[in-house]
Amino acid sequence: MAKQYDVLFRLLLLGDSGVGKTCLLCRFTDNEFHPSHISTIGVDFKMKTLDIDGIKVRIQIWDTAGQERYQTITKQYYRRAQGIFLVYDITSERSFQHIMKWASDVDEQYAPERVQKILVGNKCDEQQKRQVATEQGNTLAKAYGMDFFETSAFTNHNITESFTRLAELVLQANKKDLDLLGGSLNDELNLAALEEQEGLCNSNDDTHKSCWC
Ligand SMILES: Nc1nc2c(ncn2[C@@H]2O[C@H](COP(=O)(O)OP(=O)(O)OP(=O)(O)O)[C@@H](O)[C@H]2O)c(=O)[nH]1
Repeated sequence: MAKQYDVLFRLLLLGDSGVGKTCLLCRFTDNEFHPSHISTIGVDFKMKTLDIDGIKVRIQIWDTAGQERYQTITKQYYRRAQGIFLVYDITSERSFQHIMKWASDVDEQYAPERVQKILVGNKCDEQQKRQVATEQGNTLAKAYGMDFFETSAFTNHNITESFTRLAELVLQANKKDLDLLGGSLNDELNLAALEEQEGLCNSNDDTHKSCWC
């Protein structure tokens, strides 16, 4: 049977509770928007395959709980990610200030040196409630050397763009290894595949796998 993807890697969504991490993921994978806030418990993930420059990139996207009480669980996932979204809500100054905490948590957890990060200011459809100027987001992203996107899971603004950009960055960062192996998977990029095969996260649904490993 033809291989359904060339590389597989893991991205992680981090940020305060309520910034819209689950909604970003649901919009990207299923083109759905849920108006209610049902807090994620622990961690959850969904899969999607992208075509980047002719390479079939299968991404496993981990949605973490923003609530403090799940931090011990969610921190265990930081190290296994090749790409991280740091998400705040443009209508919440507090969630923006907390980005520094999320970023330093990632560094403390020894995320791989090659981990790629991008900054996302979500809910940009809510202009009348805006508390964080676009310029503030830009400045912070620059200070951290990250790309920056303002998104709306509600209107579908910049969703594909931000997910694709992070996938591209991860791909670029691992390109040398991929070239060396003639396009086959290296250990790090193959990690998620192994876990799937081993049934660490059980589900029959291809796009949505709920998991508390
Ligand atoms: N207007 C608007 N509302 C949004 C957007 N994204 C999410 N929301 C709303 O914000 C609330 C929280 O969204 P969630 O995706 O559940 O937030 P979360 O970051 O996953 O929260 P935790 O699981 O608790 O960490 C929900 O009521 C969503 O409908 C957006 O782009 N625009």
